[in-house]
Amino acid sequence: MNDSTTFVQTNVSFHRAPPLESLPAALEVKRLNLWYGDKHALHDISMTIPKGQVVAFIGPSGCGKSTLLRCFNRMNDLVDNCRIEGEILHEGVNIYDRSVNVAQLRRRIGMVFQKPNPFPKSIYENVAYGLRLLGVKKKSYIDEVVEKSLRGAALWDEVKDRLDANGLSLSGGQQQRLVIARAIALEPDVLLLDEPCSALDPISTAKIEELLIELKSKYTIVIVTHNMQQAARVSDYTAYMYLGELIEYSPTRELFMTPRRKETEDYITGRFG
Ligand SMILES: Nc1ncnc2c1ncn2[C@@H]1O[C@H](COP(=O)(O)OP(=O)(O)OP(=O)(O)O)[C@@H](O)[C@H]1O
Repeated sequence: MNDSTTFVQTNVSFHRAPPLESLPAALEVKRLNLWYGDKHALHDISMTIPKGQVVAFIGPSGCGKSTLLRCFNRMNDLVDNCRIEGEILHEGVNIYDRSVNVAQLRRRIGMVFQKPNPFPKSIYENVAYGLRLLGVKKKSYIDEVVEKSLRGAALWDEVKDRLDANGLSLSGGQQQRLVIARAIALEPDVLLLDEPCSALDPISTAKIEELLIELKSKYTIVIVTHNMQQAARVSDYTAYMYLGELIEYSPTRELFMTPRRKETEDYITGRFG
């Protein structure tokens, strides 16, 4: 038994996932390179994010996990000096095409950040926010979406009697679920999560992890995590990155139990990083 097997057997049981090539793609990354000024932060990344699955990005600090995640809904457009080459296809269209409407893209590919960021508005208005921006006025419809989204984010039972309370009055874990409700109110295709549990206690973390497993029946999920056990618990596929390169990308079970690359094995067994 090698160390990587020990990691697995003492901590988690994996779900079985079919080979990546056998699944339809939610996103296809083709020869993606990214520079921040002179710094070459992503090197020639090609990968497919399969539809309706959970994909985790792991790797040591600074390896480019968040940078790659942010490329998926063009959050890096907001960074000065950032230059991108290559393509990311969503529904057959390169999201970096000039014709793409970025606001619309971000509705289809929603994002949840490390620190919960509800707006300083009521719980109800936080979830209704995206619909209001779209010009939806019908109260009964908004009520329906708010309830459905809060249920979808496993928060409804905790807040249904105080929808008028400020979103910021919720606990950190509840705020993170509120932000997830806000994202799913727009029925995105893909949900990106950048270390969504790093500011949460273990109980809130467990709730979010359970929620992610439920949400994948409706959405494709990509999660950046520092926590390998979290990747092992929630994801179907895991990508290990190092110094801006995609070192290994496989079904999570394979990556943790029978890594193909020595670098991956060193990382998951704690001999590195
Ligand atoms: N706005 C920026 N300007 C310049 N360099 C940046 C910027 N954002 C990230 N970088 C650099 O790009 C590299 C990748 O950073 P990134 O945040 O994607 O890594 P990460 O794997 O998500 O790290 P962590 O786990 O610490 O969040 C790092 O060397 C980082 O310093």
